[in-house]
Amino acid sequence: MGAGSWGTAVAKVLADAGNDVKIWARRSELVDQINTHHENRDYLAGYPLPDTIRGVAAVEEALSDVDLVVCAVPSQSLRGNLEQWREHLPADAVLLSLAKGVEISSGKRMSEVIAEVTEFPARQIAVLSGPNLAKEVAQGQPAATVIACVDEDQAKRVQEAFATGYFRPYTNVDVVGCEIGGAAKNVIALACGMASGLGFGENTLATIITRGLAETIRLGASLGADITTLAGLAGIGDLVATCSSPLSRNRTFGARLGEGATLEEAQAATNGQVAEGVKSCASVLALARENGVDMPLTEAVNRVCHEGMSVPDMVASLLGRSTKPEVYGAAAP
Ligand SMILES: NC(=O)c1ccc[n+]([C@@H]2O[C@H](COP(=O)([O-])OP(=O)(O)OC[C@H]3O[C@@H](n4cnc5c(N)ncnc54)[C@H](O)[C@@H]3O)[C@@H](O)[C@H]2O)c1
Ligand SMILES: O=P(O)(O)OC[C@H](O)CO
Repeated sequence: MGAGSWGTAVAKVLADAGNDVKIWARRSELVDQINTHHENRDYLAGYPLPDTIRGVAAVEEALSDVDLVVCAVPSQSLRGNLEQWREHLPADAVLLSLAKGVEISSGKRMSEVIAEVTEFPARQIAVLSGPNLAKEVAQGQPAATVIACVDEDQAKRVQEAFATGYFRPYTNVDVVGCEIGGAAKNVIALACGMASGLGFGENTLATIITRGLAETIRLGASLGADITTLAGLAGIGDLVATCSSPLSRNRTFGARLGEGATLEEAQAATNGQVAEGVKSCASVLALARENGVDMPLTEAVNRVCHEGMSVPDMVASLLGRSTKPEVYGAAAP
């Protein structure tokens, strides 16, 4: 449900793994493109799709007779979409979230939004998160991911549906850890982009990644995540991929800001692609404050994205903080 770059790449993985796949897109031109040219030229141009994937414009048709519903719209639009899909969802389907963000209006993770809107039980709600840049996956480059569900058997069933020769899913029962890792790394990737846009090198990037992981672990721990999840694919794995790759929309967005673009200019350059961290920096920060967790990098990114601070001033404010011991525990900022 959603034909952006990741929804489309995931549809390809599922088709390559031998599943019957329908992909719902809002615009009928995109549906026609997928059915006629077997390509999504708007979001994943140049990557041929298996001709078994069927593009569908009607929600009712997309959701009829399916056992896995992959929710592939951006975080802030998931609730609105689910409200329209709800009446058509098969009662025994598994709902799998791909989105990496925290809802601004509620501070909820995507699995919480799904539970609230659909009233499906937790054992029918799963999330997929890991170092998965859509274009690399669509090329069939080797990659791994995590499929998390509180019901381990259910996670294993979804895992089987996704396993192909190039895409290797692992299971986890720590839904909170996977979702916090996915949402927080987008914010840290914005900070890495800003540093690289300013011309800083690998020492700075490694520092941001490492201290970004420290604040993600603090937030995850305060919300009940297993911190070892954040040492895995959905934590450090995704953080490294997103913070290092020029394919990352979040990193690229941050780099434009670091090079001196305004927020509006950086937004205009995205070509309709989502950089989730720009919105989620505010909701992740709110979640941190509610739980008494200090997240200085997230706070700094939020100041640039929502309070008008310049990137050089942000760097000065971060480096001007008092000196600290390097402790990863929940209390150490
Ligand atoms: N692209 C990736 O490499 C990648 C990888 C892993 C996870 N994700 C996550 O997947 C989610 C979806 O991202 P994407 O990269 O597929 O999107 P995208 O940026 O490629 O495009 C956004 C898609 O969402 C659609 N959309 C926007 N607003 C909508 C709305 N209100 N209702 C319905 N559809 C709407 C757009 O039409 C488009 O199809 C995000 O949370 C992202 O963080 C992306
Ligand atoms: O392009 P980004 O920054 O949205 O990142 C894409 C994926 O989440 C990487 O795992």
